[in-house]
Amino acid sequence: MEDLDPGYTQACSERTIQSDSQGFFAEFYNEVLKSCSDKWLKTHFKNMKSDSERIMSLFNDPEVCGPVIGILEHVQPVFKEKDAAFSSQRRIQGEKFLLMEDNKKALMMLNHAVVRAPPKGIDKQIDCGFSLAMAYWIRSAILLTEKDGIHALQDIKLAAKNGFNIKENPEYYWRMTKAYALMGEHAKAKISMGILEKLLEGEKHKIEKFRQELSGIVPNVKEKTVCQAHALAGGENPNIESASNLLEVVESGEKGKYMAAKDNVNAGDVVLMEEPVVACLLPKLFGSNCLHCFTRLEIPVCCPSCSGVAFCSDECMTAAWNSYHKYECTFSDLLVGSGMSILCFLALRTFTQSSSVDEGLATANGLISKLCAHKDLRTPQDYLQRTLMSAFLLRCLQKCGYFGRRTTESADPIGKELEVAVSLLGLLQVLQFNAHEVHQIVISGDHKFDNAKTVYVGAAIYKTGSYFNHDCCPGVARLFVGKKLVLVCTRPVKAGDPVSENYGPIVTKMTLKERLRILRSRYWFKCSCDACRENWPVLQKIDRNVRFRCPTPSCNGILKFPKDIGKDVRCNVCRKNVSLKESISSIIKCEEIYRKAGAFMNDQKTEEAINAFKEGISLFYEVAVLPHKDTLIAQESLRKCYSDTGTTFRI
Ligand SMILES: C[S@@+](CC[C@H](N)C(=O)[O-])C[C@H]1O[C@@H](n2cnc3c(N)ncnc32)[C@H](O)[C@@H]1O
Repeated sequence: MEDLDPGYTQACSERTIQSDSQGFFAEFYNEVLKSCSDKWLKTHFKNMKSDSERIMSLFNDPEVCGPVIGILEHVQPVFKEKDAAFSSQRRIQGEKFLLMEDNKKALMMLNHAVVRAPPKGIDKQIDCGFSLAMAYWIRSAILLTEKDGIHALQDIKLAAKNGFNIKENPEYYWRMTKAYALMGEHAKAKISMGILEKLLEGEKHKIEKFRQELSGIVPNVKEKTVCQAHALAGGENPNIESASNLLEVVESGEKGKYMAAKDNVNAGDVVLMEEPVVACLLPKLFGSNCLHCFTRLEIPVCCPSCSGVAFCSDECMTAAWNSYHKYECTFSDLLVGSGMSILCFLALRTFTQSSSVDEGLATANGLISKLCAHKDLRTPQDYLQRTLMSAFLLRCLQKCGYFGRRTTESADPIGKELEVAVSLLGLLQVLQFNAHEVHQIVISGDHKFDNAKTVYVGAAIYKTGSYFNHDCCPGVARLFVGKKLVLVCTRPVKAGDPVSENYGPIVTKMTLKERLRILRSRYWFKCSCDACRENWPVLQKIDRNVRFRCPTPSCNGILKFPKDIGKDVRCNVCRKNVSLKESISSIIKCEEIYRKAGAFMNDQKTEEAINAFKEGISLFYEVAVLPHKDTLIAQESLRKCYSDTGTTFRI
């Protein structure tokens, strides 16, 4: 397979290791590259047979071990630490804004105060060690004035959890009462009010005042965007986790393993619903999205140890802390500063999120054994870079206590550490071709389709999702419900045909040459989908002529639009004279249905639009074949409609 642009291929590959060229990993790599001879790299290192040999060479081979060990020994925690003085100052500023009734600014200040505050008792010089509890407590007051009961309640509870004294504290129960009342949880509001009244026993005047205020609270229940329920077409496949029973995995020498239709699949069929094995938020979103569930942050909950990340809830914080974040926390700025790609974060997370080293190894090796890595096509430079990154990640794991107390401070792998380094190297190879970008739909205007933007928030690896090959004219739409990947067919697929995703290069927007170059350089294969083999034009250049299927049953003939609609045409495959009248009237009908579907989209009626597009597209495929401009537009519109059934945010 000819590489159309080796320089670009190398650049693409390097970016899957180091995405930020400013990061220090580039220097590390260059330093090691300088220390070894060209001959060593291109003969000795190139001929190494296993990843284990490659890893060990970094620690033992005199050509490289000096700079490798020298640099790895400097690995130490770098992270945004807590700052009680800063937190306290922001809280006081926030209180001032609250008094001035500028809740927006007050909330902004308190969000800073929460994220920067150390946990109870860490800095007793400031706020007597209660900066965090105080920040949550003041923020709950702002949230109550903003009528946000849900977040206010969370803050009240977090204030208590972080040391705020609630015993015999009427204000605590009064805030709980108000928060529940705002949430429309009247029974719970009544219980809190009951406790408050008990605490205020005898103070009739006060109780009466609270009762009056409570009776004036109108519940403010925000309508939550609920993602539509998706269900696998034909039920779950007993042999392929998370996939529809209509699919099967097939294998061919040239295409590897891929998903194909076991039975006919229809437009609208959900073929995959899968939670990721590992998922990571993009580092640039650490301050704006929840580290754990990727949701956009409104009211951040802080990490107990660093100020570099935030969470949407106490549940997400606890889940992250109890698995991966306790290891990654104090190294997060070092990892980001290295410039390493999101794929490297995924490789590291595969281990940090697992409950034991053995579990991490089992997960990693399970992925490595099933997914393609294109080992034979790798250059020694590529291997060296990945091997160095694995050694760096291993060093971070050693230093963050992932292996427990080590008997040595040295960077050389001991015990299970070598196995982990080898698996990290394996992961860095398979992730290059198998990871998915995770996105959300952000709507920044009144119209949910016209004002929708796809925003990439992270990356993830899906066990079954990795088996979908690429097609320049894809048969499925990809959407995310949180981190769950959902694939829905946007056209019918006949039993035996591949059910494919699109890796980026799409026939409607890119020429054949551009697509082939990108696919070869990023995914290391030569595409031979219908659009590539037949060299379809880009959308703007497609003429209006329809290519029909021969109406003779079981004939695969393709017929051009007849010059005279009234006359029969001859099919070169079945050699019969056939009439295309019915096919033409189907296409006219189909175009009418597309127009109706488009009108539903204009009116923001997602479900009606989906049903109409499904009907039109199915009708088209009964009588004709692509490329057809209106059908390609319809498929793209159907994809947009399905995106609207996943995670969307209005801003
Ligand atoms: C996500 S994996 C898909 C599963 C893969 N076929 C396997 O055997 O594991 C991506 C890799 O599959 C191969 N691939 C994907 N689409 C292809 C296609 N249309 N033709 C040939 N190979 C393809 C390429 O090698 C690519 O790097």
